Amino acid sequence: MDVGYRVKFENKNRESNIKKIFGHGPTISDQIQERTVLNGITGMASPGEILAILGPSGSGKSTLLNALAGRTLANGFTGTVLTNNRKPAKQIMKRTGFVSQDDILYPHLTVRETLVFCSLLRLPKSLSKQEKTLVAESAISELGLTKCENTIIGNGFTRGISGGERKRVSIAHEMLINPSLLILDEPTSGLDATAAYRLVLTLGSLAQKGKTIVTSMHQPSSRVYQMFDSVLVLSEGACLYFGKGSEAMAYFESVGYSPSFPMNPADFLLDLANGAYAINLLFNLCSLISLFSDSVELTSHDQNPSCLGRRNCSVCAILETFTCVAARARR
Ligand SMILES: Nc1ncnc2c1ncn2[C@@H]1O[C@H](COP(=O)(O)OP(=O)(O)OP(=O)(O)O)[C@@H](O)[C@H]1O
Repeated sequence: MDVGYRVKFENKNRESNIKKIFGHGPTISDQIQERTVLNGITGMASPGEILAILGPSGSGKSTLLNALAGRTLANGFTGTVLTNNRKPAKQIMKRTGFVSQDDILYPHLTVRETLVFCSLLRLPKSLSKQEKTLVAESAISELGLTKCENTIIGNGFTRGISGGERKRVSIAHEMLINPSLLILDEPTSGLDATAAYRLVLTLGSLAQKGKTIVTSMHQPSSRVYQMFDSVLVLSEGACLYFGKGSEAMAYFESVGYSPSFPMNPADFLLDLANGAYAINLLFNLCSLISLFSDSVELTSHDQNPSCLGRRNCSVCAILETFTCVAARARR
């Protein structure tokens, strides 16, 4: 609820640093700048659902996910993260899995060795070695890794499992602790459309087992998009839309934004978040003005006594268009 994040950072400007050396530049306090990374974000994710956080690069997706997971100790966060029984989320942090953008895995271990090793480290001491191995094995089959369980992870120098399988290993690694909330930061980045779809299908099956899935995504395809239960669109740290994924297009159409041809809703939402449609709207407004400007003289309000202000003359038509566009822009 109302999650905000402001950071103070030093403006490391080369020119001002040189000036500082010669004693003519701004003081250090002058160079401290403040920036709002997240501004009043409110949303909700429920068990059995996938909540997707969409937005352009730098819109604050990772920052929001880190705030939800309680992974950042930095000052500057405001707002509250509550569980479904309205308890502060700190109480369930132990049951939260976080899959970061950059997975860190041992390149020389096989998939099975990685997960068994991690289960020995991460699972409670009360479990026997055999029980921990069983948990690792069930994570392997749950994430569809059986085929490659004896292949090494690999890295840039040694060929190993594929990019999609790597992501699955990272998710399986988090599934070991049986999280109730699974947070993923761009799990499909670097994957082709089919591999991304398969991964989101797997996330869907985890959601069906009662997990709450919150994931950020850069550019989901339309068939991936239709698997999201709810969507939160971020634009420069502010929430542009939060609601059902299936209702986003209807909502934006109702406020005057709709694509000129059928397109992937995710692409359309990203264009909106990037401000492309605001520019289009402005462009259309300018075209309208230029279209009407010639005829204003010909049928002005005064010369058209029958006009009752209902677009019967071009002055009223322009005014009405302006009022309508302004109202849409305000909304
Ligand atoms: N501690 C910080 N100091 C300065 N700037 C920050 C800090 N944390 C985040 N930012 C800025 O906030 C913005 C949002 O960052 P964030 O990583 O959340 O974006 P993102 O939407 O996840 O981007 P991407 O899709 O590229 O990963 C960025 O412009 C980043 O530079």
